[in-house]
Amino acid sequence: MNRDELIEAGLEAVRAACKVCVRVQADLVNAGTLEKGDKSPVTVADFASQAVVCGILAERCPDLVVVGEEGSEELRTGEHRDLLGRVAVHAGMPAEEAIEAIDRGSFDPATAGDDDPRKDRYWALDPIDGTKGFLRGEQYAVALGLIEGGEVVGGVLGCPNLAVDGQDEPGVVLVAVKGAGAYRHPVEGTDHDPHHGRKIAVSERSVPGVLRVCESVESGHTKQDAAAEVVRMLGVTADPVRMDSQAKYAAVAMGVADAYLRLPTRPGYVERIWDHAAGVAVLEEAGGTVTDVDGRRLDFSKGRGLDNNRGVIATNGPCHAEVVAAVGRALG
Ligand SMILES: Nc1ncnc2c1ncn2[C@@H]1O[C@H](COP(=O)(O)O)[C@@H](OP(=O)(O)O)[C@H]1O
Ligand SMILES: [Mg+2]
Repeated sequence: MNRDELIEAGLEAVRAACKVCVRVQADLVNAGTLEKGDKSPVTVADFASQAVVCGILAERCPDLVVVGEEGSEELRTGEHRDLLGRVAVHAGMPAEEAIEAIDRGSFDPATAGDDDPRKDRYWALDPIDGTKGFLRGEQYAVALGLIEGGEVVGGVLGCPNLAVDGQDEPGVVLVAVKGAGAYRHPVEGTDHDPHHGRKIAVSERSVPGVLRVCESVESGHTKQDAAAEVVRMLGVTADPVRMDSQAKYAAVAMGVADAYLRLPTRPGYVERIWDHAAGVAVLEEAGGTVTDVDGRRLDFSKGRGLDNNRGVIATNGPCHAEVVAAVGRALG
């Protein structure tokens, strides 16, 4: 299959998973679960989303494996055993099938043998990125990246709660194939041709003082005090806008933000490929630039982690060098 066909399958899969997540999040808000502090809905949605994505991909492109965030062990024998029934219901498949689908996402390229052909091309999947945002009823994403020869060559980024100009209801799925631009599609819809959407592009802002910067809501995921210093150095008066998940990549890709800062909170934390692959695909094809805090390209060839990188800086492009320099000064 060529990349267009793969991303078409990916769009169908991510849309289906987004619908599952929207339903579970609505139940969660209605049931008052947020107040009760019950985290099981996100766990159910996470596993159901991975089952749905992997199930559709298994049918459409059986040769490709998935590097997914979840494995079925906890559902089969671990602490989430009691949730399997709900996962199956939301995924719309029998429990055994859900487990099989989820386990299609447990590939680890780093431990596969040198001559294992599955290493050449695979998906990276985060079935619900921004679990904390999902639980708060805020932003989250279903993120699917396509990796070939250790490089991101396409992606599908579903953001069911992201407000989009000109749309009455929130929600968008961004899609990119390397070299062919980035497009936005509605979450609903049956035309999965990646190029049939509306073309998106980053902003052209290059004057540092007017940059719109975004970062994680969670202070454990990014060094917020250092980011505040960065925006001060750039002459920006507004504080960074806080948003969960790869919706931040989407905001920069659609030109409603200019930079996304993810500054390491502690040495040794390795970013996971599924937290970035789809976002990088979409943002780069929308004209943006992504590096780590040292200005190096993200290296997706190391398996499940971005072992060769520290943090992430994603921008519209024109302001990238200045932002990287300011981050360098802020981090010391
Ligand atoms: N110390 C840390 N530094 C950076 N990212 C972290 C982190 N601990 C967890 N994360 C990742 O941050 C992701 C959420 O990012 P954000 O804060 O931008 O919404 C989580 O994904 P999940 O929500 O899929 O678990 C998780 O993988
Ligand atoms: Mg994640």
